[in-house]
This record gives sequence, C-alpha cells and structure tokens, in this order.
Amino acid sequence: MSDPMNVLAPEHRRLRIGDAWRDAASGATFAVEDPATGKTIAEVADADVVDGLAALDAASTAMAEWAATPPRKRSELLTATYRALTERSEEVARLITLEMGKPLAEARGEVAYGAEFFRWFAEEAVRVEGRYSIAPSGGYRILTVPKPVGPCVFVTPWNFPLAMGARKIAPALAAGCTTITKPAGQTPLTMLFLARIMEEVGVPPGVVNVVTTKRSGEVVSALLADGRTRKLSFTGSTEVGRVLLRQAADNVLRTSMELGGNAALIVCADADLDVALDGAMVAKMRNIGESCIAANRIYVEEPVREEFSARFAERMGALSMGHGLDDGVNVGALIDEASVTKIDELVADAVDRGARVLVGGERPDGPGHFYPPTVLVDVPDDARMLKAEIFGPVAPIISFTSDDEVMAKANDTEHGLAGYVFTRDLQRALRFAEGLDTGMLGINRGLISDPSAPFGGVKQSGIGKEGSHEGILEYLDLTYVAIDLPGPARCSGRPACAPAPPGRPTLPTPSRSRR
Ligand SMILES: O=CCCC(=O)O
Repeated sequence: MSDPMNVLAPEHRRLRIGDAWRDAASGATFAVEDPATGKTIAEVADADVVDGLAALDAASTAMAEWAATPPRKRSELLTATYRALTERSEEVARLITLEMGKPLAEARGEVAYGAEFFRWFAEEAVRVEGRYSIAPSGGYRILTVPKPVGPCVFVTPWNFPLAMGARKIAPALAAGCTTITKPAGQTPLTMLFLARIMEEVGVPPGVVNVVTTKRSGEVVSALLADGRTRKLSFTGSTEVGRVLLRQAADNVLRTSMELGGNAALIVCADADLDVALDGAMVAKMRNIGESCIAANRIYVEEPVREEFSARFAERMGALSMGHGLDDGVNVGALIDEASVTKIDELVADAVDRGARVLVGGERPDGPGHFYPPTVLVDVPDDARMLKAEIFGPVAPIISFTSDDEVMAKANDTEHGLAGYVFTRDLQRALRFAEGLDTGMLGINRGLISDPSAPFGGVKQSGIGKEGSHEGILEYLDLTYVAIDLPGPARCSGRPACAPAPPGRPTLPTPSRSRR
C-alpha cells in the first residue's frame, strides 16, 4: 500500500492564512489518527485565537478585491479547482480514507461529489442576477443589486472531509466572499490538501484560509464575536448548532445550519422489494452510516416485514469490514472510540427493551474503531436509537400497518432532514411527500445528495440550503434601490403601440407573406 500521506508535504500540514503556510503562533500541534489502526498519521498545527483572528485579517483584507474580481475570472478558478480535484482524485481519496476510515471506493465517490460543487458553482458564478420592476403605483422603479455577504466562517464535519467544505467554499467564492474554514479536528488533512490545490490553481491569497485546531470552541467564538465576520455556515450536530446560533446572534450573522437528522425509510407493501432493498442499503450504509441523511429508522409495512427483514439482514451480513484502503472492504472503521461506544450502548438498550438481533450486534476485539453491520427487528417505540442519531452501520426495523400511523411516527422527532419512501403507488408517494416533515425526500431512491439539488432540513435539522441555485443565494445580500420616476411606464414608440413622432423613421410593416 503506497503511503497516502506522501501527497501532503509537511509544509502543508500547517495553517493556511493569507499567502502563507504557518505554524500556530504558540507552536502547538495535534495528532491526526488513522481510525482503522489508532496510529498517528500526522501532526498538524493547533491554532488558537491569535491564529484564528490572523485568518480573519487575511479574509477581510482580501474581501474587496475578490468581490470586485470579474465573475468570469472567479468562475474559471472554480473550474480549475474542479479539474485539479478530478485529476488528483486518487490522491485525495486515499487521504480521505486514511484520516476518516471510509472504504476507498466511497472516498472516490466523495471526491467526485465534492469536485462537482466547484463545477456547479463555477456555472452559477456568472449567473448572479438582480431585477428591475415598476412599483405597483407606477411612480418609481425597483432595482435589486446582489452583493456578497462578506467574510464567511465555515465549521465543517469529519464525515465528508472534502465535500462538506466544498459545498460551502464553492458558492461563497462564486458569490465573491472570502472564507475561513475550520475543519473537524479528526480530519484536517483533506481540507489542507484542498487549500493547497486552490493555491496552485491561482485562487488569490486570503480568499481561502484554513485554520486547524483542537480548540474549536474558543477559536470559533472569537471569529463570531469579531464584527468583520458576516456569515457562519456549520454542518454538524443540532446540539452544537444551537450553541453557534446563539453566538451568531450577537452580531446578527447570516447563518446556514446543516444539522442532525433522524431519517425514516418507509417500505410499503406495494413496493418493488428489490428496489427497496437496494435503496435501503444505500440510505443506511453509504459512508458506513456516518451521514446526517442516513436511514435511522426503517419502517416496513406488515405484509412484507418478514421477507424484507430477512433479505436486508442477508445483504448486511455479506458486507466485508476492514481497513478502508484494503481491497474488497465495504465497511471501514468508524471515526473514534466514542462513536463505537455510543452505538454499542444504543444496541444494548434496544435489545434490553425487546429488540432481536438478526445480524451483527457485537463489536469485534482488536485495534481500530469498528462496529459490524447490524440489523435489529421488533424494535420498540421507546428504544433510544429511534430518537438518537445512530451515525453508524446499525439498522432498526419497525413494522407498520397504516400510512397515518407511520407518518405520525416518522414525524415524531425534533429533526426534519431527510426521508425515504418505497412504493409503486404514485398517489401514496405524493401523500407522503406532502405529509412528511422533511427538507428532502427520496421516492424509490436511497441516494438523494446532489450538488445540483437543494440540500437542507426543516425543524431542528437546520436553516438554509446548500447546493443548487439556492446555494449561492445564501452568500448574497440584496440591496433594493428605489429610483424615482413619476408617471406611468413609457411605451418605446413601436408602431403597434403608438404612431411615430413626425420626422422619425418608422419600422416597415411586415407584409402578409412574410408573417
Ligand atoms: O452528513 C451530511 C451530508 C451528507 C451528504 O451530503 O450526502
């Protein structure tokens, strides 16, 4: 196995601030681990508040020039980033697997997904529009002028170390904003690699800053308390999101919050069970279940419960667990010990309350943070895992007998991020689409993430959308300009509207034959 760390030279394991790669002011570093072995793979700079504010200095200084850079030029730099990521996909993917644990095939998928945000927003950068209209009274005109919101602070999670940063950085740059990203302490390397790629393709200094730190609380608080920061975008738990929202309130920041989920996946008796099984495998096992849109509760209509559960357990049991860089592995290591312990406790709690384990359910001995694919049936409504985000390869199956019953259970959560429904009945699907309180819904599909679609939740799953056309609007303020122009809108004077004034040439009237 070649060493994926070779792609990130020691000088790029430091803070990216302005035009420099710097050590932390204090000289402190922290260790990054391979979750599959528990071994240290790199030491990176551990920023404190001084470093965080230096990054904000750089982002603020670069702001005016970047906002004034022609959209076409910004677009070209985003396209160049897309191309560089695509060309270097294998290196980035190996780095993702090494620091995060997911299987290499999935890491390659993440690189394609992350790179696509740069391509999508390169195309959006040149399509930012305001509008012109006549006030209803006719007495003045209304003009809207979109403007970049200003320097942005991004707090990104460890589960998609590239893609979650990409879907914030790309629209911000497209809109003309500068950025400071604080990647998760477990997975800083991929974000540093992205910063290096963006430097190489020519993104100007100060536009993309990366601050790696284990002291997230103090560094992010200082950034949010500084009046120069104008926007916060966070992807992570609802719990942390609430804390950040309170801090963002002090300076009334624009916020985008992609928070926790508790997705219900509903299999109706009329579903094509092959399609439902494929969809459930993706919705549950993509990213080892470490995804905010992972199916957290699988509701199966009583007539197909037994067949679905048996076939699903067989497919889950056939997956192979191991180091993500090894051939044939489908299930890599989870991020850390705390995650494995939490999942183990949730399974034990469900079993204590009467659930049956069809497959998995016992953590293996040995190094690394592994938990096997697990299927539980007869999971009672009071099991803790039906309320908590499992964030791992564990699938609780619950049966249902009516659409009203399952809709009420699916909605009985503070979250409202994603859901999935499998049915061949279009009217039934539409009733679920209207009745489920989620920001996103897959119908006969387990994969819904797409840079060209608006990703985001309702209820306590978040605020705002990422990706798609809506994604760039999160980085634009609108100035409305009222222009005084009394009187009605004037006609241009074309012949169909009014006779031409004397002395002015008239347009020829088209002959019948030319119509
Ligand atoms: O975990 C949250 C994001 C998942 C995705 O973008 O598919």
